[in-house]
Amino acid sequence: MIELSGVTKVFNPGRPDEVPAVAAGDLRVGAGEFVSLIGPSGCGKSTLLRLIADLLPPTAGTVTVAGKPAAQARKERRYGMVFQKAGLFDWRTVRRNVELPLELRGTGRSERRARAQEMLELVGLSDFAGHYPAQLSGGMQQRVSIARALADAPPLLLMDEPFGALDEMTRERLQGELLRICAATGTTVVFVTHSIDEAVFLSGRVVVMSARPGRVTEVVEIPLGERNEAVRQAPEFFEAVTEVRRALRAPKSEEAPEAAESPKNTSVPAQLEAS
Ligand SMILES: Nc1ncnc2c1ncn2[C@@H]1O[C@H](COP(=O)(O)OP(=O)(O)OP(=O)(O)O)[C@@H](O)[C@H]1O
Repeated sequence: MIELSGVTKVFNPGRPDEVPAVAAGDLRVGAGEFVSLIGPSGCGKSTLLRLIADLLPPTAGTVTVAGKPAAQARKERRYGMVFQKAGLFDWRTVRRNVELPLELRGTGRSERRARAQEMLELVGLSDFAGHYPAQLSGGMQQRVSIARALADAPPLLLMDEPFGALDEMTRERLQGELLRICAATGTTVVFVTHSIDEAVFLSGRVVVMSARPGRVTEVVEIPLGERNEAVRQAPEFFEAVTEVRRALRAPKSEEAPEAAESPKNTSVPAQLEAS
């Protein structure tokens, strides 16, 4: 679904304020995967997501999405994006916010209505279709934002700390809802987060990045199977959290050889392969 090849990003190259933000190298995410990006603040997680979304051009390397150059994938709306702030249009009702990507695509009114209704049911907000964003809580607004991102059925969802501003209970509920929605729609997800627990609960693989310029230092496989609330209390969940924490603190390449032989992880300094 996503293929990054030799990708780097340098902001303001050749200037005194030059920032080498990302040296991600090669990265592959398969269709239907849920992959999280985690790493220290400023390591380039958002930049990497924006490179995939073609919101930024890479300094070197290539990005393909669904087998097409990222720019073409963007034109064809092959992905939806969700940010930390819901970013809804205050003057549009919930329904019309969700309809927006379909309007941009030129979809007819009745089809738009039906699709928006379907998406709002998926996120549990069908009773709020006629409300305005200001009449909703932060968690509800974020669910509208997810419904909007999914409205024209993109095969890929790019999410940048979408639950970062929410309280813990709402966050956990939305995590469960997101997994349910993705399972129902077969959507591939790349998810940026600061939370190890969140990354572990949601993901099949957690991509751990080093401090700037952000490199993929390790990819931790999360062998938790089907997720439900009980998983959060399972010993395997805590083991995986510990594994990701260790990877963040001490990338494998810097460890003693015997410690680097754990079968749980794939140490991939510059390459992330699809499972
Ligand atoms: N438009 C820009 N111009 C110049 N530098 C930038 C720009 N955008 C990001 N950067 C720099 O690139 C680096 C990576 O930023 P990015 O936002 O991708 O990190 P992040 O890992 O998402 O951070 P955080 O976890 O704090 O959100 C930072 O040093 C940032 O200052």
